[in-house]
Amino acid sequence: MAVLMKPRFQPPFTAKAVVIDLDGTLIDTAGDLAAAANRMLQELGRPTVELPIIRGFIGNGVKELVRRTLRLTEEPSDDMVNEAFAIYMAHYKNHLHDTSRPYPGVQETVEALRREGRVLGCITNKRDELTQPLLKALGLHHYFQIILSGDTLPKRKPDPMPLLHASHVLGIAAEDMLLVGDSRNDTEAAFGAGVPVVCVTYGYNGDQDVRELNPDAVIDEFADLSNLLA
Ligand SMILES: O=C(O)COP(=O)(O)O
Ligand SMILES: [Mg+2]
Repeated sequence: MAVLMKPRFQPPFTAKAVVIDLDGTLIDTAGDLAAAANRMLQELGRPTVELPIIRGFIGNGVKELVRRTLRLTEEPSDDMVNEAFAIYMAHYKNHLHDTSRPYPGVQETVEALRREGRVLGCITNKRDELTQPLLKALGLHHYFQIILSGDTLPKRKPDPMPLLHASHVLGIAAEDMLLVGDSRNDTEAAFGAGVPVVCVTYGYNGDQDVRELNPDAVIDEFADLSNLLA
């Protein structure tokens, strides 16, 4: 039986545009996301949880993180999720960067990519009202020519729509782009859009080793990206 294989890409990548995931790839946000989750649980009179548990809930936006956190106690109704989400957001919006910081090497590397004339984008499932102030506060915002959040377009990762939209807006073919991410949402989006994808090993992909996602390359540190580019 013929097996359909996705077209494979290999380093060095052309990477005229480098589009980068936010949570778990650019910025280590787990501490602030977990603090807001615990604040919400306290207000709801529920037991708090350890950071590694919340880490495993990151990647599909804050609302899904809230739903997954509530499920630790019981399957929540939509009304319950909405109520908890409001509590979560009231806290998280004001504590976006208490402890969240860019991962080591991020600042230097994005600067170098810009100097090389590459176009940079940020594609995240985070809501735009969170993405924009967080990137600004940590001094990363101005590096990106395009920023697509989880609620910018009708569909988000793992759908290929944000990548295809970026390709269209930037006028750069999918195969000349590169996505850098930390999770299955990123690899699936890249496969669907025909964009080469590199995974970082330090991010949020639950207990799963990112190598099992079959990315085109894997890096242990963000700065290692430079070695993979043409
Ligand atoms: O879960 C989120 O809020 C977003 O996650 P992402 O930046 O890794 O897409
Ligand atoms: Mg991520």
